[in-house]
Amino acid sequence: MGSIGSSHHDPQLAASASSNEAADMITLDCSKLRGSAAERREALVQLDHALQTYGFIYLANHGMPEERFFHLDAATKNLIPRPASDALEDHLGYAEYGVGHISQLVFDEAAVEAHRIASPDHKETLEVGNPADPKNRWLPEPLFPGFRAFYARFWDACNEVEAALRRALCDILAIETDTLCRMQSQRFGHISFLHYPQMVLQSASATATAPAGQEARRLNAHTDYGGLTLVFQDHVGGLEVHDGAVFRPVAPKPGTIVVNVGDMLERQSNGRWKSALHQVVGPREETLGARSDKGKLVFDRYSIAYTGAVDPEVMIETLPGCDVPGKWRPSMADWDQEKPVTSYEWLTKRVAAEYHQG
Ligand SMILES: O=C(O)CCC(=O)C(=O)O
Ligand SMILES: [Fe+2]
Repeated sequence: MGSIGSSHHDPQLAASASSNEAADMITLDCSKLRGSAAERREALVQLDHALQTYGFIYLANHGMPEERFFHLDAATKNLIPRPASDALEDHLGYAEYGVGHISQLVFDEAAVEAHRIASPDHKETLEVGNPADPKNRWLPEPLFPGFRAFYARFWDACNEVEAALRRALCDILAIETDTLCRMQSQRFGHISFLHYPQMVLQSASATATAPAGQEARRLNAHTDYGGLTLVFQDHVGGLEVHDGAVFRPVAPKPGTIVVNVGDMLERQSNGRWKSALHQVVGPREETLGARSDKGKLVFDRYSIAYTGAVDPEVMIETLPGCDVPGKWRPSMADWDQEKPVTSYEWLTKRVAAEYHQG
């Protein structure tokens, strides 16, 4: 099991090379969280261990329905225009290919722009928030029948899974079970529907000759901004987690959800749970085996990422039970221990870098 260490937020690591050997991530059987006291205890130990090491875990038997694949379509373009803005309030809606660019803790405008030019993301995204939020830019119902109803169900189901995990985290810390749920009472998170368009299959030799970190990425290396993220990926693969030295595939596992820790939870847990660097790369010949179709344009990839966020006005501070001096250390270079930020301030800072207009 990888242990990503205390300096995992060094922005230099975002340019690390990839290994073809999958990350040895734990799969948590969620039914154990609902099982006997002994089963729940065992599940809590697994969850704690996974989040302390990779900051990533697979969830099985999570109870979510399978009906979740909504495919973004080129037709979505221009149907729900969003302003060219880097304000947090404006990021809901459809971001076409080329709009929005992920980088890791790069906030200087010129540096963000240089990174965007050198290493663009290859994706289009639809972001939808709490279904009750009037700022959502909905797809036109006649063209995407059933989407809003599907979304409301899916949102609730994601919230339920995440709330069960938040309660489990509080039990691990031996603090009041609802502590983390109370901080997310406004359900301020969002869901991204991601489409990574077709791209040329990369071979080992092409990857080997590219300088470290320069292989084509669908989504650049980043940590997530919020609490917990739930990722639903299709069968194509390409998601990778950093293990402290290299990026390793988080291979698709049918029926599971990938869960990872974001910045706010790392900060709240005082570095106990890791907000791990991750990225999405194109399909590789070596990892595709028989499905390999070298040299051709292959494989769109679709994924959905739900991210829970702490209520906007809540300060992101160390939780009770995590203040053991010297035991863990949040390594986020940009957290200022003297001046804690609110959830809103942190999200604003990272979203502004993501939607910076060059
Ligand atoms: O597409 C994926 O598998 C991951 C997406 C992701 O990391 C994100 O949206 O933050
Ligand atoms: Fe992410």
